[in-house]
Amino acid sequence: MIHIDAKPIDLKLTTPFRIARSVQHVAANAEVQLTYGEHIGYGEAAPSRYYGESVETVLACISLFAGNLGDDPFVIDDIMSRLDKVIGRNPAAKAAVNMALYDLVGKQLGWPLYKLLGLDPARTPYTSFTIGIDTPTEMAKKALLAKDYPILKIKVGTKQDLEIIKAIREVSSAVIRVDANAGWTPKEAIKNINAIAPYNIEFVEQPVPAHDLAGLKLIRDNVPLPIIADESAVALTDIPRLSECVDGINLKLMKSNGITQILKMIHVARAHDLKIMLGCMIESSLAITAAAHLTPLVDYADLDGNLLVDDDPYTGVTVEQGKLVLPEGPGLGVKPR
Ligand SMILES: C[C@H](N)C(=O)N[C@@H](CCC(=O)O)C(=O)O
Ligand SMILES: [Mg+2]
Repeated sequence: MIHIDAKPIDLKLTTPFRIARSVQHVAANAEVQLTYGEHIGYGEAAPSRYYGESVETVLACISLFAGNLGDDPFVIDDIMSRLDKVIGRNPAAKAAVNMALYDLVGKQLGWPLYKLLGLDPARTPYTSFTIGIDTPTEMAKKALLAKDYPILKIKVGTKQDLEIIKAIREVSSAVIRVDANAGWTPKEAIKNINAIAPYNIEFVEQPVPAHDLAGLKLIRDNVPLPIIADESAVALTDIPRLSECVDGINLKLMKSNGITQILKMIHVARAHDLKIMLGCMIESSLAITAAAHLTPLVDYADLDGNLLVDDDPYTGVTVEQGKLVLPEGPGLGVKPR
């Protein structure tokens, strides 16, 4: 039998992480351990209230999952279907179990996850480094401190968005991506995106609320920058609809049940000619490394949750001048620090 355990892990942020709808000081996550024979597979859940989860709901799900994992960790697709029958939604709880299964299988075989998936580790993209909402002056200071990262993701959705972008552009020549986290109306988005476009912005993420697909399409038709959906891109069935409205999607293990489902979403997105970003919540190097193994398949990465915390309990993927470097160890290749 596969035995499952879970415990809370609190990750303290180096600086409060403010986005258009919330501010976070600590990430209340959970670590999952799957024991099978002599091997232990590790996984992490980074639950978000926005997607209806908390560390308490994750731990409750893990109790429900015990007894439904069976005795063959290799049949990951079957196990995930069983978990979907035990309880709907709860994507971060399922993501933690899912990555722990891949860790376990990789350790059994002695292969790193990227190799199990048939991917070339040299093809990892560069990750962005994210600057949360603050005053324009403070955000520009943080951009200066992040000078080792060639790509910055700037959070907006404030009354001072143009000032923020001007202040950062004055001190940085990095590639700038902008994320409004659904903080604008379509009218505000069109005005703001046209105003910031001359400052050499690569693309804009989730300008309006998740459900507003008509708004996304209106924006895309009236601005010169590509639009990437994040909060709107959760389920496999979201992708065909979104392909009519946006240029790309930001996928996250924590929104979408983990690696098995994200692989399906990547292929469906490709079939719809969408650009693909792999993103994250505030996560330790455990979950960030799990996502990083998939990045040879995508166009953009925003895998910096572990770079925003003080007390990362794990080591795994590293970042060299912005480029993601995958660990060689079996499974996820993650170790306790
Ligand atoms: C941490 C990462 N770079 C990020 O910005 N993630 C999310 C925001 C996290 C959240 O929803 O609390 C994103 O919007 O891309
Ligand atoms: Mg986003």
